[in-house]
Amino acid sequence: MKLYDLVSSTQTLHALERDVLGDIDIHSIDMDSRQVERGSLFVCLKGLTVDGHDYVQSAVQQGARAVIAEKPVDVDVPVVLVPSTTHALADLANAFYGYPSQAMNVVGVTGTNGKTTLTYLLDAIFSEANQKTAVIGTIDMKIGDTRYPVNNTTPDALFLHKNLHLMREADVDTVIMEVSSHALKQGRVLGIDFDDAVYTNLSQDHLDYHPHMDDYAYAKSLLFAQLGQSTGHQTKSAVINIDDDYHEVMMQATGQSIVSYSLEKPAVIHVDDYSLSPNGLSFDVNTPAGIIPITTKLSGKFNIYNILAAIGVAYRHHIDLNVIKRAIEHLEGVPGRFELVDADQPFTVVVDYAHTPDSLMNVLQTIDELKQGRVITVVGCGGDRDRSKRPKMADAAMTYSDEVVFTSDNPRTEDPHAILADMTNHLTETDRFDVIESRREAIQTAIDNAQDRDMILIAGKGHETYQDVNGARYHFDDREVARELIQARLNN
Ligand SMILES: CC(=O)N[C@H]1[C@@H](OP(=O)(O)OP(=O)(O)OC[C@H]2O[C@@H](n3ccc(=O)[nH]c3=O)[C@H](O)[C@@H]2O)O[C@H](CO)[C@@H](O)[C@@H]1O[C@H](C)C(=O)N[C@@H](C)C(=O)N[C@H](CCC(=O)O)C(=O)O
Ligand SMILES: Nc1ncnc2c1ncn2[C@@H]1O[C@H](COP(=O)(O)OP(=O)(O)OP(=O)(O)O)[C@@H](O)[C@H]1O
Ligand SMILES: N[C@H](CCC[C@H](N)C(=O)O)C(=O)O
Ligand SMILES: [Mg+2]
Repeated sequence: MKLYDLVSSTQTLHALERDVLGDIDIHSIDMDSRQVERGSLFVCLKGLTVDGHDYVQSAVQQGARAVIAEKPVDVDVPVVLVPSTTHALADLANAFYGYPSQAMNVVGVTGTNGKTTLTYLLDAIFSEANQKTAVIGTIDMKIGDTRYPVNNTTPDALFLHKNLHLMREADVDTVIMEVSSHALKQGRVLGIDFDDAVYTNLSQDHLDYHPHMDDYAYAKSLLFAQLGQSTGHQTKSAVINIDDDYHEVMMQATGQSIVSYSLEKPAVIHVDDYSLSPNGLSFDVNTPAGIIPITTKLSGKFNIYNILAAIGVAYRHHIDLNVIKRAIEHLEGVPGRFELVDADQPFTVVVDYAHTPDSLMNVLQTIDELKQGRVITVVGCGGDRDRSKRPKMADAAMTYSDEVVFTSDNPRTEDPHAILADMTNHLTETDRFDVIESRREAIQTAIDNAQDRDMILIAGKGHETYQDVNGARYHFDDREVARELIQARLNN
């Protein structure tokens, strides 16, 4: 493709003159000098760690034919200067791949907790409605039945437009994606034509990255501001949890129609009453199209919210109520979210991805309602992340557990003992908790101490199959370790 034609077809760079761009053929777009292919257009991005402008020579040596930059760089290929390479990258990638998101139904899900769970619910519903689906999120990317690994919950703009193109080629009808606040602030989803934007909730997380909660909320609201911007169509919807304190920030960001959902107030999608049992939940969902009686294997009041959000989107797309009901009832669960490890032991072991104060409290409140014996919690906090959530997570664990084993999560570049000190320094009830840095030994202690009918919660890593220590990833899976240690105890 000629660079001039590519640039002409973008939404923001199209005014550039042909003589500025020359007669250059472009075969790909790259943002990482280490991945540049011959004939590519290299876009210099200023990152949080390094500045892509510093890698421009290496990109050109590897075969980049032109460069998009924010400041002059010394190379002997054409350089186009733009005010924001972040915006330019998204715009160019979107144009290069032919605006793929406009050809499909794209649902974006944002909020602190519940995004992955909601993508699984929506995938089940749209699939049950005979649509071909794709999902991008924390666990992986799925196109039809094929799964691919991802580095981020919401990958960069280049990855996204490229893969949206592959999804369109694969005849995908509906794409369901998690949209993180990092992605929104870093412009990773710019140019995506979302049809629905869903808001789950906001509670403390990522205050290492966002200076305060209002910045975090503002970042989330960008998804709603983006709704309908690409095409200007008034057929988009914001599906919003109006029980959440920040819901108005999201509502005010969009001019599109709102589908509200609630457990506490009058809303388009609402539930008046529910029952919680060891086998899941049952409740009636009121929608303008009728009532949907739901029974589900998902546990916890918070999952009612996730289901209401999913129904909000499905209702908006006129999916048959029986189809919605069937899909939700058939969903067995989400990997690493309230996942039971059952090796016929006389106590219960739950692995859950709760890694924020709010999610940990929610999952422990659920356990509190279901428990038949004592509660033992194994939990840690990730390194290089929000330090101020550490004592709060420890408090949540102590409030709802009889015994807590504080341990490592992903220490990353931090000293695990320092993370554990941040969690536990303020705690006084020393007879109710242990600090055991090795996660395996911590799980072992919980399993050794469990009595009949007790419940063990292993929180924080859910589906993760590694531990990140100083940039090296070692295989570690809470579910595997728990199963192995339970079996060892049963065989002794
Ligand atoms: C803190 C953060 O968000 N970092 C993200 C950011 O990386 P960065 O700014 O450090 O990038 P950088 O290394 O400085 O590189 C800048 C530019 O130079 C280029 N470069 C770099 C080196 C080189 O040799 N050559 C070169 O060209 C890079 O390709 C890039 O274009 O941009 C990258 C590309 O989009 C992301 O992969 C990366 O996510 C890292 C891995 C990360 O851990 N992010 C987490 C915090 C995150 O984003 N999490 C959210 C989920 C959060 C949640 O809701 O729970 C997510 O969406 O995953
Ligand atoms: N709607 C909800 N409200 C509060 N907590 C929830 C909700 N849904 C799930 N949780 C809790 O949060 C944990 C993470 O859930 P999930 O993975 O669905 O969220 P997420 O938003 O995708 O998280 P991440 O930002 O890490 O990708 C679950 O294991 C559960 O403990
Ligand atoms: N998306 C979240 C996941 C945290 C999971 C937890 N296991 C940790 O490593 O802190 C983050 O990157 O902050
Ligand atoms: Mg997620």
